[in-house]
Amino acid sequence: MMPLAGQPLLTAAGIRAAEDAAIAAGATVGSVMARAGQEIAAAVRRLAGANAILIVCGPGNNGGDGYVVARLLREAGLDVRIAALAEPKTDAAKAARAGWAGPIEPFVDAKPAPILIDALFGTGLTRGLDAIPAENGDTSPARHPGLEPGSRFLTEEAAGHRVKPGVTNNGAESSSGPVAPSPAKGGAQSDRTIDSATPIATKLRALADAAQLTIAIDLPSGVTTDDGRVLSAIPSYDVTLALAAAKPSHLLQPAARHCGAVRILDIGVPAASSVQVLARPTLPPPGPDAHKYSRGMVAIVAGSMPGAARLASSAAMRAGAGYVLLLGDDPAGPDALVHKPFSTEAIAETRINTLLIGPGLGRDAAAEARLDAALATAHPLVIDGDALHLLRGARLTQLAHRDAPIIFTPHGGEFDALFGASAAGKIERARAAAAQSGATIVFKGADTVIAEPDGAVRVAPAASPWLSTAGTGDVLAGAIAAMLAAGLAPLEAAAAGVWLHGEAARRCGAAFIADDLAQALSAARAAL
Ligand SMILES: NC(=O)C1=CN([C@@H]2O[C@H](COP(=O)(O)OP(=O)(O)OC[C@H]3O[C@@H](n4cnc5c(N)ncnc54)[C@H](O)[C@@H]3O)[C@@H](O)[C@H]2O)[C@@H](O)CC1
Ligand SMILES: Nc1ncnc2c1ncn2[C@@H]1O[C@H](COP(=O)(O)OP(=O)(O)O)[C@@H](O)[C@H]1O
Ligand SMILES: [K+]
Repeated sequence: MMPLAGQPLLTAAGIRAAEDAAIAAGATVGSVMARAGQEIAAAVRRLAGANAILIVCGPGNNGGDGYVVARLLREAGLDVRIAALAEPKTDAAKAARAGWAGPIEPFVDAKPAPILIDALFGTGLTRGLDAIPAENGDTSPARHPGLEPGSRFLTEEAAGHRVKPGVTNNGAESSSGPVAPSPAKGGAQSDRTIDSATPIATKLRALADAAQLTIAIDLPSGVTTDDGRVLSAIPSYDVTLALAAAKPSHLLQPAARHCGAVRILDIGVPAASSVQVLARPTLPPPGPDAHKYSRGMVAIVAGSMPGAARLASSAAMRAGAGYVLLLGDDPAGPDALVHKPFSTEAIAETRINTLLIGPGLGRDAAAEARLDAALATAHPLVIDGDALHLLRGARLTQLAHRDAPIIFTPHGGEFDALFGASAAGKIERARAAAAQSGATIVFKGADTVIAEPDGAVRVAPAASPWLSTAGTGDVLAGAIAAMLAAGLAPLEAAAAGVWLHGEAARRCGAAFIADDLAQALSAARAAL
């Protein structure tokens, strides 16, 4: 089981291409599924102990994985049951199903177990969980010879025949009414029913609520693979076992919050991508030849809200900048902070390695003048907050003519204002914005995405939600400016700044303020 840091992120198409390449190199879908099943079973045995297990299987290869895992765990002596949503459709899943000697319960009738394994859908999910195709509603034994007499799959139509309101959250029956016989466990009467208006996702939530440990194979069923969307009201899992590689939805919100701890399983399908999970940076400490200018000089342009620029200054110093210059009229801040009034001469100082503008800048005429002066310099730039709003239009197009690197650090609102709102995924949007502007984009949020104009992307794993407090973005901008001033390439500088910011937040615990976060950057930097 590999952790996520530094790993490639593959889309559904990317993982299919990787699997095709493995097949071209001699594997088969069946051999890959067999390996996946072994890796999943080994992981489940470590996680589940001796507890009884329910595996819910869908019609595709995700379900196929479930059948393989069930067989291996039962061979290992564990108490395993399977509940199927539909007959296997793929050859590999059919073969895996044929290898399972035990009974198969219809999903609708599945009774909970302490361990729930979700093998309903993975990268092949194309629509919400409750949009089950009508063909699955035909559950006659002739059409589904693998099923015991009386078996049926859950469809809205089928569920409707068994109308019963009142399925509680934990799946317990709360009313009486017509109940179809259960095919499982010797044809005993089903002791619970499902409301026609509360189909698959509700059943899945009930099974998850009743379990002590929930594990999703590859992805929680009901999330998209590529863009973090959640298509149905699904449960949140404790663990998600990603096959071959992590997928964007393991990190992008809102899907990421349903994944729990994500671990990658090596199933013999090599994966590579220019889209990767943020890695812990390598930042060597200063050497014997270091001096304040060699460590990087950051100049920060102050504006109408001086606290924000001070926070950014404090962060830049504590992230490791050798010299931080605050350009404005604010005399406050740490003693180590150098103050100068703003002027076009001061901003053009040649020893400045990176200029940060935006935190607390304001949006008035004075702010516009300061931004134009900053854009007229040849310095590498970090542009945040108010400056991003002022960039709209002609200023944005002019940026393409600058040689020095530029990093934008927009939150969602600033991103929409600059590049337009869109329903597309966050990676796609960040990449398009980087290509359009020529800048490195740090698209902030609980799922921060960093994109380069050449298409390289780093996606940060979930950071502390306690970061949702005023001024933490100013701290991030300061940290990134320090990294750029130290000479890191823009993508690496942005990635290192985001990593230090997340690590500082982790060290701060709960209910911290942005001042504490800036302070904690020293310890985060020292831990590298
Ligand atoms: N790519 C790889 O390298 C490997 C993939 N494997 C597994 O294969 C999975 C992908 O398999 P598939 O491509 O068969 O896809 P899935 O198993 O995710 O499901 C595909 C099937 O479900 C149907 N379907 C999609 N959305 C539905 C919905 N909302 N309601 C009802 N039916 C729906 C599709 O029409 C199709 O029949 C992966 O997630 C993984 O678990 C493993 O077997 C091992 C190797
Ligand atoms: N719920 C959250 N989970 C994780 N990180 C968050 C969350 N909310 C905000 N952040 C992070 O906190 C920072 C907030 O930045 P920003 O919105 O610019 O705030 P401000 O302008 O007040 O400084 C960003 O780095 C963002 O990624
Ligand atoms: K799944």
